[in-house]
Amino acid sequence: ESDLALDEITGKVQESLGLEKRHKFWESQPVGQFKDLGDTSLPEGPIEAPTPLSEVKQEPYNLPTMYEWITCDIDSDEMCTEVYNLLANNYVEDDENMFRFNYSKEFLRWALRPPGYFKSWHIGVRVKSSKKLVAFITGVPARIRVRDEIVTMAEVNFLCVHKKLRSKRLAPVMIKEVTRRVHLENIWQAAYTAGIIIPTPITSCQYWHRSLNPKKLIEVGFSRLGPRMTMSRTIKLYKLPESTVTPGFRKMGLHDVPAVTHILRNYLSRFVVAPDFSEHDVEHWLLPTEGVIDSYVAESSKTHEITDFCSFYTLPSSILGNKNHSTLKAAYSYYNVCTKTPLLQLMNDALIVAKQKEFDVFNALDVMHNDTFLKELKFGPGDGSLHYYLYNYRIRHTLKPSELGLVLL
Ligand SMILES: CNCCCN(C)c1ncc(F)c(N2CC(C(=O)NCc3cnc4ccccn34)C2)n1
Repeated sequence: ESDLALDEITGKVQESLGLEKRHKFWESQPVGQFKDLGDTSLPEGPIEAPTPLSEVKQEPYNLPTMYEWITCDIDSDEMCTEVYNLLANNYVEDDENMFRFNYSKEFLRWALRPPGYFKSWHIGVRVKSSKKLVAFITGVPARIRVRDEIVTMAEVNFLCVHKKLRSKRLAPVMIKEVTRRVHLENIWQAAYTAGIIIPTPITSCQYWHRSLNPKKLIEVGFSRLGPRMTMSRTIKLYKLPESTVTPGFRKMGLHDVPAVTHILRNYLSRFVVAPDFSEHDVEHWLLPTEGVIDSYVAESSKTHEITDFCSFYTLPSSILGNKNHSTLKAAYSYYNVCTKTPLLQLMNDALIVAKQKEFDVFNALDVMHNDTFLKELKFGPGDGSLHYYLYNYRIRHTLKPSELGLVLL
Protein backbone atom coordinates (compact mmCIF):
# COMPACT_ATOMS: atom_id res chain seq x y z
CA GLU A 1 0.00 0.00 0.00
CA SER A 2 2.59 2.59 1.14
CA ASP A 3 5.02 1.56 -1.71
CA LEU A 4 2.33 2.34 -4.28
CA ALA A 5 1.75 5.73 -2.63
CA LEU A 6 5.50 6.39 -2.65
CA ASP A 7 5.70 5.47 -6.40
CA GLU A 8 2.76 7.76 -7.04
CA ILE A 9 4.50 10.64 -5.23
CA THR A 10 7.83 10.01 -7.02
CA GLY A 11 5.99 9.98 -10.31
CA LYS A 12 4.24 13.24 -9.55
CA VAL A 13 7.52 14.91 -8.50
CA GLN A 14 9.28 13.71 -11.66
CA GLU A 15 6.41 14.89 -13.80
CA SER A 16 6.32 18.32 -12.19
CA LEU A 17 10.13 18.58 -12.65
CA GLY A 18 9.57 17.74 -16.30
CA LEU A 19 6.96 20.47 -16.54
CA GLU A 20 9.37 23.01 -15.08
CA LYS A 21 12.19 21.97 -17.46
CA ARG A 22 9.71 22.08 -20.35
CA HIS A 23 8.71 25.65 -19.57
CA LYS A 24 12.36 26.64 -19.01
CA PHE A 25 13.14 25.38 -22.52
CA TRP A 26 10.23 27.24 -24.15
CA GLU A 27 11.00 30.41 -22.19
CA SER A 28 14.35 30.40 -24.00
CA GLN A 29 12.70 30.19 -27.44
CA PRO A 30 11.32 32.99 -29.70
CA VAL A 31 7.69 32.12 -29.00
CA GLY A 32 4.91 34.11 -27.38
CA GLN A 33 5.47 34.03 -23.61
CA PHE A 34 2.66 33.69 -21.06
CA LYS A 35 3.83 36.96 -19.41
CA ASP A 36 3.28 38.81 -22.72
CA LEU A 37 -0.39 37.75 -23.01
CA GLY A 38 -2.52 40.88 -23.00
CA ASP A 39 0.42 43.19 -23.76
CA THR A 40 -1.13 44.81 -26.84
CA SER A 41 1.93 47.08 -27.25
CA LEU A 42 3.86 44.12 -28.71
CA PRO A 43 3.54 44.09 -32.53
CA GLU A 44 2.02 41.13 -34.36
CA GLY A 45 4.57 39.31 -36.53
CA PRO A 46 8.05 37.78 -36.33
CA ILE A 47 9.60 37.88 -32.84
CA GLU A 48 13.24 37.62 -34.04
CA ALA A 49 14.67 38.83 -37.37
CA PRO A 50 16.23 36.20 -39.66
CA THR A 51 19.97 35.69 -39.16
CA PRO A 52 22.37 35.69 -42.14
CA LEU A 53 22.68 32.10 -43.40
CA SER A 54 26.44 32.25 -42.76
CA GLU A 55 25.68 32.74 -39.05
CA VAL A 56 23.34 29.72 -38.81
CA LYS A 57 25.08 26.89 -36.96
CA GLN A 58 26.50 24.76 -39.79
CA GLU A 59 26.97 21.52 -37.88
CA PRO A 60 24.30 19.45 -36.10
CA TYR A 61 23.69 19.88 -32.37
CA ASN A 62 25.48 17.47 -30.05
CA LEU A 63 23.62 14.32 -29.04
CA PRO A 64 24.46 12.18 -25.99
CA THR A 65 27.56 10.13 -26.87
CA MET A 66 25.96 6.83 -27.90
CA TYR A 67 23.46 8.42 -30.34
CA GLU A 68 23.81 9.86 -33.85
CA TRP A 69 21.64 11.83 -36.27
CA ILE A 70 20.26 10.15 -39.37
CA THR A 71 18.35 11.77 -42.22
CA CYS A 72 15.43 9.41 -42.86
CA ASP A 73 14.88 8.68 -46.56
CA ILE A 74 11.21 7.64 -46.39
CA ASP A 75 11.28 6.74 -50.11
CA SER A 76 13.27 3.71 -48.94
CA ASP A 77 10.85 0.98 -47.86
CA GLU A 78 13.24 -0.23 -45.18
CA MET A 79 13.64 3.26 -43.64
CA CYS A 80 9.92 3.97 -43.90
CA THR A 81 9.20 0.68 -42.10
CA GLU A 82 11.64 1.65 -39.31
CA VAL A 83 9.90 5.02 -38.91
CA TYR A 84 6.47 3.34 -39.01
CA ASN A 85 7.49 0.86 -36.28
CA LEU A 86 9.00 3.55 -34.03
CA LEU A 87 5.76 5.58 -34.18
CA ALA A 88 3.47 2.55 -33.96
CA ASN A 89 5.16 1.55 -30.68
CA ASN A 90 6.12 4.90 -29.13
CA TYR A 91 3.97 7.80 -30.46
CA VAL A 92 1.02 9.65 -28.87
CA GLU A 93 -1.30 7.71 -26.55
CA ASP A 94 -4.45 8.86 -24.75
CA ASP A 95 -4.15 9.72 -21.05
CA GLU A 96 -5.33 6.25 -19.99
CA ASN A 97 -2.91 4.47 -22.35
CA MET A 98 -5.76 2.59 -24.03
CA PHE A 99 -4.99 3.82 -27.59
CA ARG A 100 -1.90 4.80 -29.59
CA PHE A 101 -1.86 6.46 -33.03
CA ASN A 102 -0.97 4.05 -35.81
CA TYR A 103 -0.07 6.26 -38.76
CA SER A 104 0.38 4.01 -41.82
CA LYS A 105 3.47 4.02 -44.10
CA GLU A 106 1.40 5.38 -47.01
CA PHE A 107 0.07 8.13 -44.72
CA LEU A 108 3.63 9.07 -43.63
CA ARG A 109 4.80 9.25 -47.26
CA TRP A 110 1.81 11.53 -48.05
CA ALA A 111 2.30 13.70 -44.96
CA LEU A 112 6.07 14.15 -45.42
CA ARG A 113 6.45 14.69 -49.18
CA PRO A 114 4.33 17.72 -50.12
CA PRO A 115 5.48 20.09 -52.90
CA GLY A 116 8.88 21.58 -52.04
CA TYR A 117 9.66 19.18 -49.17
CA PHE A 118 13.23 18.74 -47.83
CA LYS A 119 14.56 15.25 -47.07
CA SER A 120 16.90 16.90 -44.54
CA TRP A 121 13.85 17.81 -42.45
CA HIS A 122 13.00 14.12 -41.89
CA ILE A 123 15.29 13.68 -38.88
CA GLY A 124 16.00 10.49 -36.95
CA VAL A 125 18.22 9.61 -33.98
CA ARG A 126 19.72 6.15 -33.82
CA VAL A 127 21.97 4.20 -31.48
CA LYS A 128 25.51 4.25 -32.94
CA SER A 129 26.21 0.59 -32.07
CA SER A 130 22.90 -1.12 -32.96
CA LYS A 131 21.77 1.44 -35.61
CA LYS A 132 18.31 1.21 -33.94
CA LEU A 133 16.05 4.18 -34.68
CA VAL A 134 15.04 5.63 -31.30
CA ALA A 135 13.68 9.10 -32.05
CA PHE A 136 12.14 11.11 -34.90
CA ILE A 137 11.00 14.62 -35.73
CA THR A 138 9.88 16.16 -39.04
CA GLY A 139 9.18 19.42 -40.80
CA VAL A 140 7.46 20.13 -44.11
CA PRO A 141 7.30 23.56 -45.79
CA ALA A 142 3.93 25.32 -46.04
CA ARG A 143 2.75 28.78 -47.00
CA ILE A 144 0.57 29.94 -44.13
CA ARG A 145 -1.36 33.21 -44.19
CA VAL A 146 -1.63 35.06 -40.87
CA ARG A 147 -4.20 37.82 -41.40
CA ASP A 148 -2.80 39.59 -44.50
CA GLU A 149 0.75 38.20 -44.30
CA ILE A 150 1.70 35.04 -46.21
CA VAL A 151 4.60 33.40 -44.36
CA THR A 152 6.54 30.34 -45.50
CA MET A 153 6.74 28.13 -42.42
CA ALA A 154 7.80 24.66 -41.39
CA GLU A 155 4.96 22.47 -40.15
CA VAL A 156 6.72 20.46 -37.45
CA ASN A 157 5.21 17.12 -36.53
CA PHE A 158 5.81 13.51 -35.46
CA LEU A 159 8.15 14.32 -32.56
CA CYS A 160 8.64 10.89 -31.02
CA VAL A 161 11.18 9.57 -28.50
CA HIS A 162 11.32 5.82 -27.75
CA LYS A 163 9.54 5.01 -24.46
CA LYS A 164 12.81 3.71 -22.96
CA LEU A 165 14.60 7.04 -23.62
CA ARG A 166 12.07 9.41 -22.10
CA SER A 167 13.29 12.17 -19.68
CA LYS A 168 16.80 11.97 -21.20
CA ARG A 169 16.15 15.49 -22.48
CA LEU A 170 16.25 14.34 -26.14
CA ALA A 171 13.18 16.35 -27.24
CA PRO A 172 14.76 19.83 -26.73
CA VAL A 173 17.84 18.95 -28.81
CA MET A 174 15.62 17.44 -31.55
CA ILE A 175 13.53 20.61 -31.64
CA LYS A 176 16.70 22.71 -31.85
CA GLU A 177 18.06 20.50 -34.67
CA VAL A 178 14.92 20.66 -36.81
CA THR A 179 14.88 24.45 -36.20
CA ARG A 180 18.53 24.69 -37.33
CA ARG A 181 17.83 22.72 -40.53
CA VAL A 182 14.75 24.89 -41.22
CA HIS A 183 16.90 28.05 -40.75
CA LEU A 184 19.43 26.66 -43.27
CA GLU A 185 16.62 26.82 -45.87
CA ASN A 186 16.04 30.48 -44.94
CA ILE A 187 12.71 29.76 -43.23
CA TRP A 188 12.19 31.44 -39.84
CA GLN A 189 8.70 30.48 -38.69
CA ALA A 190 6.98 27.20 -37.82
CA ALA A 191 3.54 25.85 -36.93
CA TYR A 192 2.92 22.86 -34.66
CA THR A 193 0.30 21.38 -32.33
CA ALA A 194 0.40 19.46 -29.08
CA GLY A 195 -2.03 17.87 -26.67
CA ILE A 196 -0.19 19.72 -23.85
CA ILE A 197 0.11 23.42 -22.93
CA ILE A 198 3.51 25.09 -23.53
CA PRO A 199 4.21 28.80 -24.21
CA THR A 200 1.89 29.90 -25.84
CA PRO A 201 -1.15 28.55 -27.72
CA ILE A 202 -2.55 30.75 -30.51
CA THR A 203 -5.76 28.80 -29.95
CA SER A 204 -6.92 25.68 -28.12
CA CYS A 205 -9.35 23.36 -29.91
CA GLN A 206 -11.66 20.66 -28.70
CA TYR A 207 -11.97 17.26 -30.39
CA TRP A 208 -15.46 15.96 -31.12
CA HIS A 209 -16.28 12.38 -32.01
CA ARG A 210 -19.22 11.00 -34.02
CA SER A 211 -19.81 7.30 -33.35
CA LEU A 212 -20.23 5.22 -36.51
CA ASN A 213 -19.80 1.79 -34.89
CA PRO A 214 -21.04 2.44 -31.33
CA LYS A 215 -21.02 -1.24 -30.33
CA LYS A 216 -17.25 -1.56 -31.01
CA LEU A 217 -16.50 1.88 -29.48
CA ILE A 218 -18.19 0.81 -26.24
CA GLU A 219 -16.54 -2.65 -26.28
CA VAL A 220 -13.05 -1.10 -26.53
CA GLY A 221 -13.72 1.64 -23.98
CA PHE A 222 -13.56 4.56 -26.42
CA SER A 223 -17.11 5.54 -25.39
CA ARG A 224 -19.53 4.47 -22.66
CA LEU A 225 -23.19 3.48 -22.86
CA GLY A 226 -25.17 6.63 -22.06
CA PRO A 227 -27.31 6.77 -18.87
CA ARG A 228 -30.72 5.08 -19.34
CA MET A 229 -29.47 3.82 -22.76
CA THR A 230 -29.42 0.21 -24.00
CA MET A 231 -26.99 -1.02 -26.66
CA SER A 232 -29.78 -1.46 -29.25
CA ARG A 233 -31.10 2.05 -28.52
CA THR A 234 -27.53 3.39 -28.91
CA ILE A 235 -27.02 1.59 -32.25
CA LYS A 236 -30.35 3.03 -33.46
CA LEU A 237 -29.37 6.55 -32.28
CA TYR A 238 -26.23 6.58 -34.50
CA LYS A 239 -27.75 4.77 -37.50
CA LEU A 240 -27.09 6.51 -40.85
CA PRO A 241 -28.76 6.20 -44.30
CA GLU A 242 -27.18 3.69 -46.68
CA SER A 243 -26.41 6.34 -49.32
CA THR A 244 -25.60 10.05 -49.59
CA VAL A 245 -28.30 12.62 -50.37
CA THR A 246 -26.45 15.56 -52.01
CA PRO A 247 -27.09 15.63 -55.81
CA GLY A 248 -23.85 15.23 -57.78
CA PHE A 249 -21.88 14.03 -54.75
CA ARG A 250 -18.86 12.06 -56.00
CA LYS A 251 -15.19 11.33 -55.34
CA MET A 252 -12.82 14.17 -56.26
CA GLY A 253 -10.70 13.63 -59.38
CA LEU A 254 -7.60 15.26 -60.88
CA HIS A 255 -9.73 17.37 -63.24
CA ASP A 256 -11.48 18.94 -60.19
CA VAL A 257 -8.23 20.46 -58.81
CA PRO A 258 -8.67 23.96 -60.34
CA ALA A 259 -12.30 24.29 -59.19
CA VAL A 260 -11.60 22.88 -55.69
CA THR A 261 -8.60 25.22 -55.35
CA HIS A 262 -10.83 28.15 -56.30
CA ILE A 263 -13.60 27.50 -53.75
CA LEU A 264 -11.15 26.40 -51.05
CA ARG A 265 -8.93 29.51 -51.36
CA ASN A 266 -12.03 31.69 -51.23
CA TYR A 267 -13.36 29.87 -48.17
CA LEU A 268 -10.05 29.85 -46.24
CA SER A 269 -9.53 33.59 -46.90
CA ARG A 270 -11.97 34.42 -44.09
CA PHE A 271 -9.91 32.80 -41.30
CA VAL A 272 -7.13 34.56 -39.39
CA VAL A 273 -4.65 31.68 -39.86
CA ALA A 274 -4.99 29.35 -42.86
CA PRO A 275 -2.86 27.64 -45.52
CA ASP A 276 -2.32 29.52 -48.79
CA PHE A 277 -2.97 26.49 -51.06
CA SER A 278 -1.85 26.51 -54.70
CA GLU A 279 -3.33 24.09 -57.26
CA HIS A 280 -0.17 22.02 -56.81
CA ASP A 281 -0.76 21.92 -53.02
CA VAL A 282 -4.42 20.93 -53.54
CA GLU A 283 -3.35 18.16 -55.90
CA HIS A 284 -1.05 16.75 -53.21
CA TRP A 285 -3.11 17.32 -50.05
CA LEU A 286 -6.64 16.71 -51.32
CA LEU A 287 -6.67 14.19 -54.19
CA PRO A 288 -8.00 10.88 -52.80
CA THR A 289 -5.35 8.32 -51.82
CA GLU A 290 -6.72 4.92 -50.72
CA GLY A 291 -6.44 4.45 -46.97
CA VAL A 292 -4.93 7.90 -46.47
CA ILE A 293 -7.19 10.76 -47.64
CA ASP A 294 -10.75 10.71 -48.97
CA SER A 295 -12.25 13.75 -50.68
CA TYR A 296 -15.59 14.41 -52.37
CA VAL A 297 -17.11 17.17 -54.48
CA ALA A 298 -20.71 18.14 -55.24
CA GLU A 299 -21.06 18.90 -58.95
CA SER A 300 -24.14 20.81 -60.13
CA SER A 301 -25.91 18.69 -62.80
CA LYS A 302 -27.11 21.87 -64.58
CA THR A 303 -23.91 23.95 -64.72
CA HIS A 304 -21.32 21.20 -63.97
CA GLU A 305 -19.66 23.62 -61.56
CA ILE A 306 -18.15 22.31 -58.32
CA THR A 307 -20.23 23.90 -55.56
CA ASP A 308 -19.04 22.02 -52.44
CA PHE A 309 -16.17 19.92 -51.10
CA CYS A 310 -15.48 17.72 -48.10
CA SER A 311 -12.52 15.60 -47.03
CA PHE A 312 -11.27 13.43 -44.17
CA TYR A 313 -7.99 11.61 -43.48
CA THR A 314 -7.48 8.05 -42.17
CA LEU A 315 -5.61 7.78 -38.86
CA PRO A 316 -6.19 4.45 -37.10
CA SER A 317 -5.26 3.87 -33.48
CA SER A 318 -3.87 0.68 -32.02
CA ILE A 319 -6.12 -0.58 -29.22
CA LEU A 320 -3.80 -1.57 -26.37
CA GLY A 321 -4.93 -4.65 -24.50
CA ASN A 322 -8.36 -5.53 -25.85
CA LYS A 323 -8.78 -9.23 -26.61
CA ASN A 324 -11.33 -8.82 -29.45
CA HIS A 325 -10.18 -5.67 -31.28
CA SER A 326 -6.67 -4.47 -32.19
CA THR A 327 -7.42 -1.37 -34.28
CA LEU A 328 -9.75 1.61 -33.98
CA LYS A 329 -10.53 2.86 -37.50
CA ALA A 330 -10.81 6.66 -37.21
CA ALA A 331 -11.54 9.32 -39.84
CA TYR A 332 -10.47 12.91 -39.12
CA SER A 333 -12.31 15.81 -40.73
CA TYR A 334 -9.84 17.74 -42.93
CA TYR A 335 -11.05 20.65 -45.16
CA ASN A 336 -14.72 21.21 -46.05
CA VAL A 337 -16.27 24.00 -48.16
CA CYS A 338 -19.92 24.74 -48.86
CA THR A 339 -21.10 27.30 -51.41
CA LYS A 340 -24.53 25.77 -52.20
CA THR A 341 -25.23 22.66 -50.10
CA PRO A 342 -25.92 23.26 -46.37
CA LEU A 343 -22.77 22.27 -44.38
CA LEU A 344 -24.98 20.09 -42.17
CA GLN A 345 -26.11 18.01 -45.17
CA LEU A 346 -22.61 17.83 -46.72
CA MET A 347 -21.06 16.65 -43.44
CA ASN A 348 -23.84 14.11 -42.94
CA ASP A 349 -22.91 12.74 -46.38
CA ALA A 350 -19.27 12.59 -45.20
CA LEU A 351 -20.44 10.53 -42.20
CA ILE A 352 -22.42 8.25 -44.54
CA VAL A 353 -19.40 7.52 -46.80
CA ALA A 354 -17.16 7.06 -43.73
CA LYS A 355 -19.63 4.49 -42.38
CA GLN A 356 -19.74 2.81 -45.82
CA LYS A 357 -15.91 2.57 -45.62
CA GLU A 358 -16.28 0.89 -42.20
CA PHE A 359 -14.75 3.64 -40.06
CA ASP A 360 -15.61 3.22 -36.39
CA VAL A 361 -15.53 6.93 -35.49
CA PHE A 362 -15.40 10.29 -37.29
CA ASN A 363 -13.37 12.93 -35.42
CA ALA A 364 -13.52 16.70 -35.93
CA LEU A 365 -11.98 19.73 -34.25
CA ASP A 366 -14.16 22.74 -33.43
CA VAL A 367 -12.18 24.82 -35.97
CA MET A 368 -13.51 26.79 -38.97
CA HIS A 369 -17.34 26.45 -39.07
CA ASN A 370 -17.38 22.95 -37.61
CA ASP A 371 -19.25 24.12 -34.49
CA THR A 372 -22.31 24.68 -36.70
CA PHE A 373 -22.79 20.94 -37.30
CA LEU A 374 -21.09 19.10 -34.40
CA LYS A 375 -24.00 18.84 -31.95
CA GLU A 376 -26.71 18.46 -34.60
CA LEU A 377 -24.88 15.53 -36.28
CA LYS A 378 -24.53 13.78 -32.89
CA PHE A 379 -20.83 14.43 -32.28
CA GLY A 380 -19.85 14.16 -28.61
CA PRO A 381 -17.06 16.25 -27.03
CA GLY A 382 -13.74 14.36 -26.70
CA ASP A 383 -11.39 14.31 -23.72
CA GLY A 384 -8.41 15.68 -25.66
CA SER A 385 -7.64 19.28 -26.50
CA LEU A 386 -5.37 20.19 -29.36
CA HIS A 387 -3.34 23.37 -28.84
CA TYR A 388 -1.94 25.21 -31.89
CA TYR A 389 1.41 27.05 -31.80
CA LEU A 390 3.45 29.36 -34.01
CA TYR A 391 7.24 29.59 -33.66
CA ASN A 392 8.84 33.06 -33.99
CA TYR A 393 5.54 34.76 -34.86
CA ARG A 394 3.43 36.71 -32.37
CA ILE A 395 -0.33 36.88 -32.68
CA ARG A 396 -1.77 39.88 -30.82
CA HIS A 397 -4.89 38.10 -29.47
CA THR A 398 -5.48 34.42 -28.76
CA LEU A 399 -7.79 33.18 -31.52
CA LYS A 400 -11.14 31.48 -31.17
CA PRO A 401 -11.05 28.01 -32.79
CA SER A 402 -13.59 29.34 -35.33
CA GLU A 403 -10.93 31.84 -36.50
CA LEU A 404 -8.50 29.02 -37.33
CA GLY A 405 -8.48 27.54 -40.83
CA LEU A 406 -5.52 25.14 -40.42
CA VAL A 407 -5.68 21.37 -39.86
CA LEU A 408 -2.37 19.58 -39.19
CA LEU A 409 -2.03 15.79 -39.50
C1 LIG B 1 -1.76 17.56 -35.50
N1 LIG B 1 -1.22 16.42 -34.84
C2 LIG B 1 -2.25 15.85 -34.08
C3 LIG B 1 -1.85 14.41 -33.88
C4 LIG B 1 -2.31 14.10 -32.62
N2 LIG B 1 -3.76 14.09 -32.62
C5 LIG B 1 -4.57 13.71 -33.78
C6 LIG B 1 -4.32 14.28 -31.40
N3 LIG B 1 -3.63 15.01 -30.47
C7 LIG B 1 -4.20 15.20 -29.29
C8 LIG B 1 -5.44 14.63 -29.02
F1 LIG B 1 -6.03 14.82 -27.84
C9 LIG B 1 -6.07 13.86 -30.02
N4 LIG B 1 -7.22 13.26 -29.86
C10 LIG B 1 -7.99 12.68 -30.89
C11 LIG B 1 -9.07 12.44 -29.80
C12 LIG B 1 -9.19 10.98 -29.58
O1 LIG B 1 -9.51 10.28 -30.52
N5 LIG B 1 -8.89 10.52 -28.35
C13 LIG B 1 -8.93 9.08 -28.09
C14 LIG B 1 -7.80 8.48 -28.83
C15 LIG B 1 -7.90 7.46 -29.71
N6 LIG B 1 -6.67 7.18 -30.18
C16 LIG B 1 -5.81 8.04 -29.61
C17 LIG B 1 -4.43 8.15 -29.78
C18 LIG B 1 -3.78 9.18 -29.10
C19 LIG B 1 -4.50 10.04 -28.28
C20 LIG B 1 -5.88 9.88 -28.10
N7 LIG B 1 -6.50 8.88 -28.78
C21 LIG B 1 -8.14 13.17 -28.82
N8 LIG B 1 -5.50 13.70 -31.22
